[in-house]
Amino acid sequence: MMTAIEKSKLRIGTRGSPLALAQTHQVRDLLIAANPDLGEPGAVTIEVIKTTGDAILDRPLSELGGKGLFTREIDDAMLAGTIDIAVHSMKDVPTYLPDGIVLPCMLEREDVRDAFLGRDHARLADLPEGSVVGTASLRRGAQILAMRPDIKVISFRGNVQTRLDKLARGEADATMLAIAGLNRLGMADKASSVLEIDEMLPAVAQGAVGVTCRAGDETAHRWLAPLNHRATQLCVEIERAFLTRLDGSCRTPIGGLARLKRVEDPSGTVFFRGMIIRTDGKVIHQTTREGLAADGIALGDDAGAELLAKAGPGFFQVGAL
Ligand SMILES: NCc1[nH]cc(CCC(=O)O)c1CC(=O)O
Repeated sequence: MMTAIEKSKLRIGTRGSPLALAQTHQVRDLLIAANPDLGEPGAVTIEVIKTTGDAILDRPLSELGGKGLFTREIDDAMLAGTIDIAVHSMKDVPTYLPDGIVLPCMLEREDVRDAFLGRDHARLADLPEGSVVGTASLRRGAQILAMRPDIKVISFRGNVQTRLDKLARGEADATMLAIAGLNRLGMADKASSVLEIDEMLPAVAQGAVGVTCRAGDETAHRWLAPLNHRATQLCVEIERAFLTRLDGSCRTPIGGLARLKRVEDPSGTVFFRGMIIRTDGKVIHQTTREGLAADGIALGDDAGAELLAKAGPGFFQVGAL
């Protein structure tokens, strides 16, 4: 009796931002819908954990250094046994997970593209010369400068609402955010326009939500299995293989996107596009691949190796943001 009760309890760890909570509520609801043994009231609880990335808001992300700024404290809680699973934006998950933690589940990917949010102008191209764009992302900043070298890119940190407030106060003329985040917050109407993939390549894993658990936790694996979206997992793994080869993070100016030729066929053909860009936007190296999904990891890795060779040493120096 005791063990039966114990086994039907699941503690989910998450950051406390409105976006993190929205994603966690979605995972909780899907878990309960897929697993009748989690249906008892109180069976699933949510534990909010503050990470280093949440705590330090006055410095640009690229200066904080190190990886796992948004995950380390959550991983520690999982290894200590105070939570059982954790919900993450895949974009913020380092390529190497700590020993004992695995990532068996990704939800179906949201829109991968970036949104442009302008105070007085609907599109990047409409901004008057010398306008100021705020972003925390070196990748977005660099791609903006590549298109519009006249624009001044400044550092914009904080959660989605904080950035919208900064924009409203006039700290910048425009900002950019992942559409996925806006959609999950029910704030899609805040976007003035959408940048297409060939104008602005998204970050690796943008728009994907992943769930981690302890490697040996068979109950958690069983509960999570029905939630995994194989096509998303496949594409994100290809992108992460590319990122691993480049030794990059969400804070380096790297873009990468894998897409299946037919989403309903996760064993079919996959297309990949990768890019590294100097922070000032003046040097860009790009590559594309097409291959079988079964060879996806090698494909992503190979694309990374090509760009690494093209860039040469010293390419990824932390820039101005
Ligand atoms: N680095 C912060 C972060 N991590 C995930 C998202 C958005 C949601 C997503 O990409 O899945 C954001 C904010 C943003 O880029 O606008």
